[in-house]
Amino acid sequence: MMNTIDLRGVQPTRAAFERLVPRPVVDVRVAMTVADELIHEVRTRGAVALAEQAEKFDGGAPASIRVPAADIAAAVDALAPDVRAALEEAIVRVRQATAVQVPPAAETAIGPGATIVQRWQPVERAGLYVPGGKAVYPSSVVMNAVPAQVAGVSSIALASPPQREFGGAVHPTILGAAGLLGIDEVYAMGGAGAIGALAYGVEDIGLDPVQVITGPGNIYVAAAKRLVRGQTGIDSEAGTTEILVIADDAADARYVAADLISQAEHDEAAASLLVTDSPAFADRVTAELEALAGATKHAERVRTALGGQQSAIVLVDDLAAAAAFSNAYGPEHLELQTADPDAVLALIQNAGAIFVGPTAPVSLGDYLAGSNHVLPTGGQARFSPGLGAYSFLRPQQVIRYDREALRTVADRIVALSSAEDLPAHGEAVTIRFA
Ligand SMILES: NC(=O)c1ccc[n+]([C@@H]2O[C@H](COP(=O)([O-])OP(=O)(O)OC[C@H]3O[C@@H](n4cnc5c(N)ncnc54)[C@H](O)[C@@H]3O)[C@@H](O)[C@H]2O)c1
Ligand SMILES: N[C@H](CO)Cc1c[nH]c[nH+]1
Ligand SMILES: [Zn+2]
Repeated sequence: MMNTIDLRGVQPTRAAFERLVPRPVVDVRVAMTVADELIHEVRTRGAVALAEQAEKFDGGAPASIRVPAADIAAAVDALAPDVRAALEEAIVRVRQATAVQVPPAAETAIGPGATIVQRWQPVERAGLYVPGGKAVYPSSVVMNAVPAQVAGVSSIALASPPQREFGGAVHPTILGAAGLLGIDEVYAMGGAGAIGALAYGVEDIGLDPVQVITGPGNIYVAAAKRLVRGQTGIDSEAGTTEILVIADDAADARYVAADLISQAEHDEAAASLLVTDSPAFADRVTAELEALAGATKHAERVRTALGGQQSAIVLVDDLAAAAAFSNAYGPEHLELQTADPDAVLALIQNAGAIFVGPTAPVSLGDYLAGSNHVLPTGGQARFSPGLGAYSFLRPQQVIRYDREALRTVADRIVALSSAEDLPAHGEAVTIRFA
C-alpha cells in the first residue's frame, strides 16, 4: 500500500536525505495563485465575495456571515454531554500546559542608573481559523483560543467554513466550543477568503482587521497565510497533516499502523511516513495497514493518502540514520516507538511535536494531552514552533537611563555616530550636557 524508499547504505548526511525526502504532493506556492485571487475578491467586494466563495466551495452561503450571539449560546446548550465534557477537559489541560509559555517581565541592570526591561506584550486582536472542509475541528477552537486567552489577547474573531448540512451556518459543535470559551465574534467563512477577511477586515459585516492570524487549514489556507504575512502576523503555516514514526523491531506494528492511518484520515494529501531499521518490521506494518485501512470510516481517503507520493516506508541502516532523516524532513508530528525512545529523542532537532513511547499516540495530542495540535508542516518545523501563547506575544524592551548613566556612554555614542556619518545622532546626546 505504501511506497518504500530504501536508504540503507546512503550516507546519513542532511544534504543526502533532503534530496531524497518526499514532500507533500501540492506545493503551497501553487495554491498561492488561487489564494491571491480569492483574497483580492474579498478585499474589493467584501461580504458579496465571501458569499460567492461559500456557494462555490462550501455548498451554500450563510444567512448571516457574522454568527448571531444567540446561535452561539444555543449551540453551547445543545452540546452532547460527552462532547462538552471532553472539550472542557481539553480546555483545562491545554490551559495548564500553555501557562508556562508566558514569560514574566525580566529586568537587566546594565550599570548604575541603566536598566533594560524585557516585557511580553499581547497583540490587541487576533483572528483564529478553525477548519471545516473534509472534517470539522471543534478541538482546533480550543487549540487556537486557549493560547490567545492565556497570552492576554482582548479581542478575538473566529472564522470557520459554512457547512452545507447546516444551511451554510458554522458547525454547531464549533459554535459550542467557541461559546464554552466565551468567544462571541464568529464568522461563517472559510479558506483563503476568510484569511483575507481577517487580515484586511470587511466593513460591511463589521469585521475589523486582526493583528495575528492563527490556526490550521488546507493548502489554500496555508497559502493565504503566507500571502497576508506582513499585513498581519501568523503562527506557522499549519497545513496538511504529517506524521513520521521512527520505529524499530521492538515496536508494536499494530499501533504504528493505526497511528499512520489516524493522520492519513485528515486529507488525501496527508503524509504518513514510517522510518525503520528493520525490513521485517516494515513488512509487519504493511500487513497491519492492509488489515486496518479498509475498515476505517474514511477508507478511501486513507488509502489515497497512504498510497500517495508523500507517504512512504523509509528503510535506514540504524536509528541514528532514522533520526537524521527525520531531522531533514522536519515532520509536524514525530512518534518514537523504539526500545529506547529517549536515546532517539536525544538525536532529534526538528519536529512540531514529539510523542515518546507506545502509549503516546498523535491522537492523544490532537485532543487531550494538553499540548497544542496546531503545528508547522511542509518542513517548517525546522524553523517554526507550534501554536502557543507566544504566537500572540511580542517581546518589547523598555529602556531607562538616568542622566549619569547616559553621560558615561555619551562619548561612545558620538564615536559610533561619527563612524556612521550620522552626527545628529551624537548631537542628540551631547545637547543634554551642553
Ligand atoms: N497542521 C495542523 O496543525 C493541522 C491541524 C488540523 C488540521 N490540519 C489540516 O487542515 C486541513 C483541513 O482541511 P479541510 O479541507 O478539512 O478544511 P479547511 O477549512 O482548511 O478548508 C476548507 C476551505 O478550503 C477552501 N477550498 C476548498 N477547495 C478549494 C479550491 N479548489 N480552491 C480554493 N479554495 C478551496 C474553501 O474555502 C473551504 O471553505 C487538512 O489538510 C488537515 O490535514 C492541520
Ligand atoms: N492531527 C491534526 C493536526 O495535524 C489535529 C487534529 C484535530 N482533530 C484531529 N486531529
Ligand atoms: Zn489528527
